[in-house]
Amino acid sequence: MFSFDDSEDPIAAAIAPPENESPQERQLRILKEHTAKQVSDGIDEEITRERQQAKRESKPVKILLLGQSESGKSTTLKNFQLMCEPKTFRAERASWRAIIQFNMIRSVCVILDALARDLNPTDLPPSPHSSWSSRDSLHPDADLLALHARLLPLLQIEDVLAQRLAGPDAHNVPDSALTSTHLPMTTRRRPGKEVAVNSTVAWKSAFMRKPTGHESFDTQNVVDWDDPDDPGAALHAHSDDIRRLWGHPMVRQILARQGIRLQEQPGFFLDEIEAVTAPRYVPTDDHILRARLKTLGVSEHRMRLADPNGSITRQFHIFDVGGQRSMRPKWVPYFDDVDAIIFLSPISAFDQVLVEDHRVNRLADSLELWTSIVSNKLLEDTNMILFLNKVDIMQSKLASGIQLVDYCPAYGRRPNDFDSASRFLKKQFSAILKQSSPAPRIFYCPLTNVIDTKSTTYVLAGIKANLMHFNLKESYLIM
Ligand SMILES: Nc1nc2c(ncn2[C@@H]2O[C@H](COP(=O)(O)OP(=O)(O)OP(=O)(O)O)[C@@H](O)[C@H]2O)c(=O)[nH]1
Ligand SMILES: [Mg+2]
Repeated sequence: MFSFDDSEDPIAAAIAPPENESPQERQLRILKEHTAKQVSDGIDEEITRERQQAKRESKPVKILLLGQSESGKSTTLKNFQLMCEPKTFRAERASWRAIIQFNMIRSVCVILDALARDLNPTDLPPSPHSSWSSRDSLHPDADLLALHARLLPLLQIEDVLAQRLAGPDAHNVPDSALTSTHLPMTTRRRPGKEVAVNSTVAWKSAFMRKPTGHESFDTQNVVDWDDPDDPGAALHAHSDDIRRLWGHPMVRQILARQGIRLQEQPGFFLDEIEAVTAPRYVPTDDHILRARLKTLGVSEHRMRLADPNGSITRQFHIFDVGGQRSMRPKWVPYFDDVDAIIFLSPISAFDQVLVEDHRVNRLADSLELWTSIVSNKLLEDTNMILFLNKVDIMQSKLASGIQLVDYCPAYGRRPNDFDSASRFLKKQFSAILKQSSPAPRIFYCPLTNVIDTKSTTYVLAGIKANLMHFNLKESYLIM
């Protein structure tokens, strides 16, 4: 068997204590060795820390955008793109142009439906927004009847656009619009569905053409201005009638009586008729942020973000999800290894119901969804950022006299102003987080209006900087 004699080992011999060492010399030697070991351990620790830091920094930052449908997730993503990749964002203007035109036609169709409902209430399902009764119809005048008849062709354009944009997702196309030349005001028409996309590619090319040879990717070059299906020409031809319809006092009355607050609905562009119906219309950044296109499934967006002086860059992977109830089970596979969740709650929706289930209040649904997210075991250590969103609409609703307590009895006798309401809602959400968190966790809760790029860029820049350096703990509230 192999044996090892210490006395023959040169290293052991070199570090062995000297012969005839005095007790003082021994003490001094032990002290020196101890100090040297401390220094060496410190260096090792520093190396390990640096390695871990480098590993974390090479790992992409993963962010999930969550929240119910129409909460503002895709709009927040657009803000990230506008902030970090403005050229790519603007290169897609041509695609958004068709969405905005579609949004405008939808608003016109909502009005046409409301007029038809007013005249013949049994023909159309009641508006989900009101308890309006058919007994007190206003009976549109001859001028309005003529406008309605002239605008009916827009229903077909809505269908054509929806089919082009939905591409292979044909099941998202609105139910076809039936028109009658004899009885235009009693037209039976089931309300159209929204267009939704689950691909970032298909719908974007629906109305685009590839620039040829020397042409740049400028919007003027990528829009196919000669496309016979392009709704630009038809919209331009109907521009005056749309303006007259929206400006008609009886239309405002009919909408109000049916509880339809069109200005607050997503994709509202009737305050920009002239711009959107212009012959060679190109959307602005603001228009793109206000455009409404429902998301299906989950889409991943990768971008490299830099800190303000450009010295550090990190890869960010941002996941945008569809928020309707049927889409929510699809979120779970993405919960692994998430750095931060940006959860959007559209607090202005306190007086609305879910499109997918008219029995459910949207604020109640948002609180329930928040509860399920923050109590999910997979997300126990995830940083939670909560956007209390659509504060602009919330402000105008409260100012118009809509009472929060009517929809949320727990609000009690508090004043019906924005400060009190937003403070109350913030407390509700943070109490849920606290109850559901076994260990303290980071919580940041700004009041947002994500169609306002200036304020949103400020909020997102803070989040970006903190996630880049992994120091959320230092800047955000720890619950
Ligand atoms: N006025 C106002 N409109 C907003 C705000 N945030 C979003 N919107 C609009 O609300 C609509 C819906 O926003 P999206 O970002 O598409 O909603 P989403 O959460 O992605 O919805 P899904 O894709 O269906 O899950 C869009 O037309 C936005 O422009 C806001 O703070 N204020
Ligand atoms: Mg979306």
